[in-house]
Amino acid sequence: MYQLNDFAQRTDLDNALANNVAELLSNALSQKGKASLAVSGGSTPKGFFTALSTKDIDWQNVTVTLADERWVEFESEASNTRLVHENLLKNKAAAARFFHLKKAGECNQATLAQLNTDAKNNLLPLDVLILGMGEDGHTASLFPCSEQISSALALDNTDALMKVVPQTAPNDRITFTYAHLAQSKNIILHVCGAGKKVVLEKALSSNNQTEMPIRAFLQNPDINTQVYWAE
Ligand SMILES: O=C1O[C@H](COP(=O)(O)O)[C@@H](O)[C@H](O)[C@H]1O
Repeated sequence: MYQLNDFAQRTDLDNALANNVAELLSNALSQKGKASLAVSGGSTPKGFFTALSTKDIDWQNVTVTLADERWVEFESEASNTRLVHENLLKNKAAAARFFHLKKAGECNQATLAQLNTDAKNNLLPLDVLILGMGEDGHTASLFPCSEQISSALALDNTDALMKVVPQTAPNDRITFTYAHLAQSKNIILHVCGAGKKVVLEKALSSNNQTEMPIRAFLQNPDINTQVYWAE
């Protein structure tokens, strides 16, 4: 299920979302002395990242990671890791730790096995997950056009992270699987623009998850996805 939080301006959304995420992280820090946050990449979250980076929380005990990453070098314009370093891990948030999904070399079985072990031992379940959504209804790198979509969405997938090769988007990807994203304690979908509202409405109008993977979050009765949308 989901709840829609509608904002007239993107800056209003960025500030409200940053306040909410800071509060959720503070609650986790008070309860267990540490907190984990997975964010998404793409073109949407820059303003939110900057707003969140100024929040006065115990960033030293926060681990930030990505819901998914393109398998590209840090210097690439397409790197979500670079986006997070340039826009979130600055100001007060510069003290946070970062859990890298992209490693040197190929995204092979050995790399994935090590990443899966590290993520399960040190990071999961996530306290806060911020998802984005593409025009095709993909979220994280759960791409409807990929051969891997069934296993990426499978609730019994024991892998936390897997490689995905989209057919209609550039770059091989590494993504957290739905089974592990869905265990996050707080799940937020951040989308902006009239086009994405249409995609959201389409996602709510039917339940085929392999056609639009975002449906797995919006239509799961056990998950309360907070949708943040602004024009
Ligand atoms: O490729 C990706 O796309 C989605 C959506 O990005 P946007 O540019 O339409 O906001 C993003 O959530 C994901 O992290 C990214 O890798």
